[in-house]
Formats: sequence, structure tokens, C-alpha cells
Amino acid sequence: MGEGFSRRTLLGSGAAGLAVGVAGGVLGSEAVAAGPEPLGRVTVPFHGAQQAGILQGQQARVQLAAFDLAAGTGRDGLRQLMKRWSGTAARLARGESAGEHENQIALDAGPCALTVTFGFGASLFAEAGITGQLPPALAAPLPDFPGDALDRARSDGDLWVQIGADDALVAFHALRVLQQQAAGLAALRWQMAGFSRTPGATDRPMTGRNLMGQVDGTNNPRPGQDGFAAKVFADGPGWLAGGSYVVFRRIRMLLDNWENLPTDRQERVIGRRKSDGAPLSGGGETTPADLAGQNADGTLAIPADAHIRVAAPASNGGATMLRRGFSYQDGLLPDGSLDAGLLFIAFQADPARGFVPVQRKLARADSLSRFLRHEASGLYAVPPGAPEGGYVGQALLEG
Ligand SMILES: C=CC1=C(C)c2cc3[nH]c(cc4nc(cc5[nH]c(cc1n2)c(C)c5CCC(=O)O)C(CCC(=O)O)=C4C)c(C)c3C=C
Ligand SMILES: [Fe+2]
Repeated sequence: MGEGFSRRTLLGSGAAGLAVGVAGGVLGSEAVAAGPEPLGRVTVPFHGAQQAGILQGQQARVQLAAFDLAAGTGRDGLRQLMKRWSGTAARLARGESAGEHENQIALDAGPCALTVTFGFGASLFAEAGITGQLPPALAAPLPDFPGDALDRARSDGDLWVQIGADDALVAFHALRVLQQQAAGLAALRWQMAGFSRTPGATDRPMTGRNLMGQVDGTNNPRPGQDGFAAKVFADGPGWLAGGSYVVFRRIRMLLDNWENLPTDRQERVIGRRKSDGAPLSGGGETTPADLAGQNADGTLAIPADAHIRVAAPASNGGATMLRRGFSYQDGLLPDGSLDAGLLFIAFQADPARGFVPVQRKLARADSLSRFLRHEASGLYAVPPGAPEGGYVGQALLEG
């Protein structure tokens, strides 16, 4: 979670291909400098080298969903669906009507930075009769990790859809339209809603917080850093080149247990200060953590089982991913505790060099894991973005 790639930051950085604007015309940085843009009018183009929703700042709301193809849809039906969905996503991102199945749920709202991101699960390739195109990283499912308690009905799926927007109605509207436009071709398998900090909630752009109260998202790889693209974007197979892989996990937080822990112990579980996210080895939020740093008594400043030590690329042969998770809260569980946690989303060039080794280690050695339950999971190939006039997955479905 975080403001690391906020719209304002991106506009300021002039990052190519990451244009974000206001409906009616993409604004240059001078226009942004003139004053904050009205929230509803912010647009994120659907078309581009990468799909929208990977590099942009997190919106306040997310709808996550997976769809399964209907029997008989096949490759032709899938092509039809991806063309239809891409056209709709592009129109909605521009703030236009959905066209087919427009239901007026978000009639008075602007696009609110809407992004729609599509991913393909391993099962899609068999369903659509295109197993020859299965990318190697999807050939085996994610391994079982110690402590996993996965609900298969809320995991996996042929098609993954991530819809982000700075308004809940706008995000819901997009999901509902996509669902109706899929009728006869694909059906909703699972759906979850999440949230992040609302733009303007803090006086200045700041990294977001999760439901444990931690500053979350500080040490994400950033566009422009050395090797960023190689860490996040896949180099093949051909149809996926420039795309990515996304790992999704629904991770419930045992908040009653967590909140019983005094703040200094919570900080030692993560390895960072709760107030400002600074590493316990010293400095401020963005000071690199010193994993060798010691306290006056000779103990490690960042404990051996602290989350940031166990998860760090330095502890995992360089394994890295771009985390873009959202919080969720879904009422009460039968035992009266909150059903709340993190919809963990991480984009990476190769899950075998990203999520898998890190989660293997976290499940064994991370002191945060005793406050978490992994309840749902998915791994999807995320095709590159579509050019104007094209659709997501075109190189796969017409190649
Ligand atoms: C397998 C990967 C990871 C899972 C699952 C995961 C779950 C998880 N994390 C937090 C809270 C924080 N994580 C932070 C850093 C961090 N987390 C991962 C990976 C996973 N986290 C990485 C690679 C890192 C960066 C480590 C580093 O190099 O410093 C932080 C610190 C702030 C930050 O850098 O973002 C927090 C806080 C929760 C609550 C959670 C599951 C619910
Ligand atoms: Fe983490």
C-alpha cells in the first residue's frame, strides 16, 4: 500500500507511458502545479505499453474478481470477450458511457482515475484450448506454504480483473458492467472489495497505512530505479513480453491478537517504527534498513525474525516484487472477530524469483505470520497493455 507512485509523483517525474490526466485532455505538470485536479475528473489511459493499474498510484477503492469461462467459449469466445471488455474499460477510463449494459450506477461521477487490469490464470489455457501458449511460470500452481488455509472457491479462476478507482460507485459500476457483458461467455467465480487511503486525506502525499497501523509500501521498487523493469515485467513468452505476473493473496489479520501487543513489540515484529515507518536501525522512513545494525547491548536492531529482514531482497537472493495491496473489511466472522486484512497484490517478472521464495521464507521465519491467515490465492499472467484500437491479450489470441 502506498503513495509511492501517486498521480502527482508520476506527473512530476515525467515518466514515459504513465500519463495521467483530467478528463477532457491530459494535463502537463504546469497545469497540475496550478492546483489539485478535481478527484472525479482524473483519467488514467487504458491503452499503453503496460496495462493501467500496475504503475499508477493506488486508488481509494478496488474491486477484485475472477471469472471462469463458460463451457464452449473456447478461443473465439475468449477473443470476443477480451475485445468487448477492453473497449468498455477504455471508454470508462475516459469517463464515457459503458455502452452495452450501461446501468447508470456511476452516472454523475467522472472516471475517478479508473483502471482495469486483466490477468490470465493457468486454467484459462486449457479451457480456451490454447495450452501450447501456457507460459512456463503458470505450468505449476503456487506451492502450498506452511500455515495456508486457502478457500479454493475464492482462489484462482480463468480470468482475473482488478478495478481501481477513487470512488466506490465507479469501481462497482465497472465490475457490474464487465460481469453483464460477459454473459454466456464467462461467469463470476469470486469477488472482493478493498480500500486504500483516499487522495487528499493527508496534508501531503504520504505512504499509506494498513489495518495493523503500519506504514506499508515504503520499500517497493520504483520506476526509474536500476533494474526496475527486469524485476516487474516479463521478458516472454512472446505474447506476454512486457507484461507481468501477479500474485494475489487474501490475508486475514488477527487484529485482536495484534492490538494486544504493546507498540514496541509490534515494531520489533515488523522491524520499523509504527509512528513514521523508520527502520529500527535508525534514520527516517526512506533510510535504507541496516540489517547488520546493533542496539547498544549488541542485539540486532532489526530482529532476526522481523518481517522486513525476512522479506528483504538481500535475504532472498535478490527476489523482488512490486506490492500494490489494498485493505479489506467484510463484517464479522462466526467467532465475533473482524473479517479484515490485506488483499495482497504483487506484480513481478517471474513468481519463481519473486513471491515464491519470499513467501516460503516468511511462512517459516517471519514473526508477523502468527498474526496472519492466508485465506485465498491466485497467480495470473498479466498481458502487456493494448495499443489504441487493440485489446488486451491480442497477441495471444491472434498470434
Ligand atoms: C511474500 C511476500 C509478502 C507478503 C505475503 C507480505 C505480507 C504482509 N506485509 C505486511 C506489512 C509490511 N510489509 C513490509 C515490507 C515488505 N513486505 C514484503 C513482502 C511481503 N509482505 C516485502 C518484500 C517487503 C519489503 C522488505 C524490504 O526490503 O524492506 C512493510 C514495511 C514497509 C514497506 O517496505 O512496505 C510492512 C509494514 C503485512 C501487514 C502483510 C500481510 C497482511
Ligand atoms: Fe510485507
